[in-house]
Amino acid sequence: MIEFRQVTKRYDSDHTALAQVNFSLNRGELAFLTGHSGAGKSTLLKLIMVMERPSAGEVVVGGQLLNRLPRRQIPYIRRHIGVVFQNHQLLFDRTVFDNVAMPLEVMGASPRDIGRRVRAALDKVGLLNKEKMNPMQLSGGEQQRVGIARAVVNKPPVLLADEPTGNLDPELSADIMNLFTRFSQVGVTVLIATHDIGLVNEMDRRTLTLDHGRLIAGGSSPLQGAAGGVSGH
Ligand SMILES: Nc1ncnc2c1ncn2[C@@H]1O[C@H](COP(=O)(O)OP(=O)(O)OP(=O)(O)O)[C@@H](O)[C@H]1O
Repeated sequence: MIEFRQVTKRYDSDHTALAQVNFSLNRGELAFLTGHSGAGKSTLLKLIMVMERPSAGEVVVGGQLLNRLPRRQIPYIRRHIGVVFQNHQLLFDRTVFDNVAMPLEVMGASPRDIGRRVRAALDKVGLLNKEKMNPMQLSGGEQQRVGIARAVVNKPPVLLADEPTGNLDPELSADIMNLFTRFSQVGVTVLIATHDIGLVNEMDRRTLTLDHGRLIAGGSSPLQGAAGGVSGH
């Protein structure tokens, strides 16, 4: 579902944010992405979202090579990728329902469809009874769950999360992780960038570890069948 082949990203000539990264994640796989600050985690997620393009190598999502994807097709690809952020980026002048409905409105879905799908998403995260509330009235954990409902409302095959439990206590973090696990069980490919090593250890899942832009653990090379040690084509 997600494949990186020898991916290098340079923001400027003397600074390499990602170096020859190889890995692939299957449909329904849940994996963590860890590494020190500045290791390249956000850069890797941005390449999947086509917010950045690789300097070398290939990024493939859902069988589609993203490198030379025409600009006009980027919104179409993004619809297939749900994203959850640490600060959940909710709008506080709209209800919970309207926040979750946003991606469907952008796609031009009918009001009836929007109602059905927003309620299905809120039900999945256990917030069906809070649809009329303002996100400001909710706890931090509930706000994060609204962000997750919005990320999955159009049933994307890929779900990316950038520090989704950053502000939450361990119990709430475990709730959020259970949600991600359930999405992966129904076939969603989930990649979670986090600094929270305690959480990663507790979950005991595949973990991609970046160190100064190099993938030092958890990777696999579709070309070589082994991690690391690959020097160019
Ligand atoms: N737009 C940009 N222009 C120039 N350099 C950048 C840009 N974005 C990131 N970088 C650099 O690329 C490297 C990797 O950054 P990135 O944000 O991917 O790391 P990270 O692992 O997500 O860090 P953090 O955990 O602190 O968010 C860093 O050295 C960073 O300064």
